[in-house]
Amino acid sequence: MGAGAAVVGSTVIPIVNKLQDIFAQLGSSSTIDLPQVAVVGSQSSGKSSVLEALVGRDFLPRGSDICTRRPLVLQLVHSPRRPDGAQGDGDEWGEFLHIPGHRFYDFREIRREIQAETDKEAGENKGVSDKQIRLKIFSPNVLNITLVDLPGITKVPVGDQPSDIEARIRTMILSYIKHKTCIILAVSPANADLANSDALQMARIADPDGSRTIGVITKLDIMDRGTDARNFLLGNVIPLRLGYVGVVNRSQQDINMNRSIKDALAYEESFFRNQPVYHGLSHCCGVPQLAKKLNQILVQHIRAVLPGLKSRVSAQLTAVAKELAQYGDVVESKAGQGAKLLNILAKYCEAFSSMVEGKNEELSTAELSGGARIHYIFQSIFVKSLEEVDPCDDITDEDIRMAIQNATGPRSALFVPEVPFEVLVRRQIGRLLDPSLQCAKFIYDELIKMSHRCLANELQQYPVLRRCMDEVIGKFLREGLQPAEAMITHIIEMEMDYINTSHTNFVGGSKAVELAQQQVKSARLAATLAKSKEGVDNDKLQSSEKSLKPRGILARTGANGTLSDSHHGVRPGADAERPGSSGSASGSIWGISSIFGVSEDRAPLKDSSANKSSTAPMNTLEHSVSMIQLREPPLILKPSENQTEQEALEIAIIKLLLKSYYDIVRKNIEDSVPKAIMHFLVNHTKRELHNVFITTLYRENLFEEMLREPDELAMKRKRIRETLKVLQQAYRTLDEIPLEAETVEKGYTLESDSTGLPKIHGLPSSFYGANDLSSSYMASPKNPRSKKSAHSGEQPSSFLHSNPDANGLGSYPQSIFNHS
Ligand SMILES: Nc1nc2c(ncn2[C@@H]2O[C@H](COP(=O)(O)OP(=O)(O)OP(=O)(O)O)[C@@H](O)[C@H]2O)c(=O)[nH]1
Repeated sequence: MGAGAAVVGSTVIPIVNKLQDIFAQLGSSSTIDLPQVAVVGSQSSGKSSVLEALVGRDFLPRGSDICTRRPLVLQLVHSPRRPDGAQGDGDEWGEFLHIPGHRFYDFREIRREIQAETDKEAGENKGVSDKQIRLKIFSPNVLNITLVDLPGITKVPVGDQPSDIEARIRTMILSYIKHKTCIILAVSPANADLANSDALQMARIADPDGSRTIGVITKLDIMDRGTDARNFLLGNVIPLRLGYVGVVNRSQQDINMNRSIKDALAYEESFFRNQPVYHGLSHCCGVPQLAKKLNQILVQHIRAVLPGLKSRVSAQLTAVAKELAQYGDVVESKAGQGAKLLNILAKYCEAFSSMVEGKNEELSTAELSGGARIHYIFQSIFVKSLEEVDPCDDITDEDIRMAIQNATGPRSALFVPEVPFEVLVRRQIGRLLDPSLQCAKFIYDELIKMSHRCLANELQQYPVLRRCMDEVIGKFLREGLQPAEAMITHIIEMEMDYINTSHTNFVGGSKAVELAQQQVKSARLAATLAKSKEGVDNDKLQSSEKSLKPRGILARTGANGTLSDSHHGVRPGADAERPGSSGSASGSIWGISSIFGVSEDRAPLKDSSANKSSTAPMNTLEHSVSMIQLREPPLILKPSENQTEQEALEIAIIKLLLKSYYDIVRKNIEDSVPKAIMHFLVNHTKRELHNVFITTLYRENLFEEMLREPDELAMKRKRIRETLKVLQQAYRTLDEIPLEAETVEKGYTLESDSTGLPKIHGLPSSFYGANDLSSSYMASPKNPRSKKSAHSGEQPSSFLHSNPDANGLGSYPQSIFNHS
């Protein structure tokens, strides 16, 4: 499109294409929103001609009569060249919104369709409609930009035009040019008085400071002989910030003769060359200059969007680089692989220790983790569970009675023996083994869980290594569990093996007896009260209490319930006197033997008592006349059903002793089991894990295998690398763009100021931001900087003056604004 013509924005196409590529690579659907360009002016001023010249193709209806009767929104769409590289009509086509999918390759057809569509909506008799015609032109040679051809301002209604046609058209035009991003091409014919220019007047309304209005003066070729537009072009008549461009379009005759745009441009060029009056005004003469002015604005616009784009690319660059760093580099050399493996193993062990210590960087605030869980298991599960156990809860009074009776053997025991206490307390201590082992198992499980959490992300990359490490640590922890369990078993066995009744915290025999007596007494009292309520004689109870008291606490009743009087009160004294006895009856430390007595002393007594009950009846039997048959002893023998008072007392004593001793053991276990687990399992793992890893996994022949990555990961890394490359390229491109823009300007109106920065004529900073390069163009001529930077020497400084009221548009003749 527009070969040889000054197609609007053509010089910035490569830049914009690059930027669009960057947008595409960023996965963004957004594009650079270039400003819209709208042509305004009075009827037949040459608006369509100007637009056509800028686009470089003939496709708009033009004529001496009213032609543009509906706004034509023309979207130029940059489309890729055909793959065969062939240039030609096939590369460029038009599509109307109202005929979707239909491609117009013949541009004369497009013109005919515009005319037909205009007639359809606005009638054939000069009617005007504000309903848009939307046309897209696809070409590899265009910039993505939107141009708007608007109906011309007309004063006198003709044909089907309503009486308020002028107001309607003005309103329609304003609705387009009021937008701040719209560049206004205010087209005024040179053969009419510029001071009465409708275009400039409309533009002034929409753009009071003239920051986005370019004055276009057409028909320079048909001015009155002896007149010229030099003063207009120089802005001497009506100053305009962005200045004026004078053009010579095709005349009606040229149109009729189908003169090409190329020829028209050549003619325009020769016209200005042959008109001495325009010599020295080359920067504001000709369609190519108008295209350049627009290009400059587009370049400025692009520059304004660059920082935002740059920061987006930079943010994405950082994110992608970070992601790539996570995957690391592929290490090829053995030495590199070895170092990598060592590094991973060390990092893993460090992470494991940190997790146990609670120094993990990613400390959770949502739940307990790592070492805190270990502490919880020890204190809130293990210790708490042990504390809650009542050592007597699974021993019934019957059990105790049975144990006592079994312990005394065939004799009828006189004193409470220590054997049942030891048997029972051992049994209870034995119960502590299971929870202790379970606690070790819990901690083992925790360590396994922690091991899985260590470097979870990093090791995703190396599944083989992860698996091997899991195996090693699993085996190592299992091996660590064994000594921990063995130690725990030992601890419990030690406790069971020696019942240290001399322990300072042990209740002691005498105290236990005392307490038991109180207990039994109060129990009895409670029972008596209950009985008295039921009308039972109190005396009976008193006598029974009397009978109990003198017997002393350690004497046992006979099988028939009577007391073995000869022994009551003897034992404690006797034991206390015995050499080597562990304590005295009154002492706070009172050993079990001293409470219950020792069997040797008791043996003869017991024997005699046993003899009485077993041998005597046999002798009698021999002499009896008739045989008295004994009932067979049952297979399973249980103590007599009724518990005697003495038995109750003994049971109470045993229970007290049990509880007291169990408490001591429990405290030991609560303390030493966690210590054993920490020593043999947790800390051992912390200390030795690294060594174990090195010995088992750090083998040169395994490096390759250990560090093998899954295929998809390699692909992912490749993709990320590519993305990173693209982004880096995009970033460089963005960095280079200002320079390229400079190149774009070169040979046109670009200058450099003392800083070496490029300067573009007539572009106000207000349009694109104050820190834009163009801001210096706004300097007052009084400002020394402006002398260097403003524009080519031919332009008067007032042309670019920053204060329109002082030197710019403020000097518009007021009369032209009276209209509105
Ligand atoms: N000689 C000469 N004729 C021109 C020039 N520009 C436009 N014309 C002629 O002026 C007439 C109007 O031109 P258009 O381009 O249709 O003007 P327009 O402003 O689009 O007209 P409407 O859309 O009808 O308002 C046509 O016959 C053009 O050939 C020029 O620079 N020189």
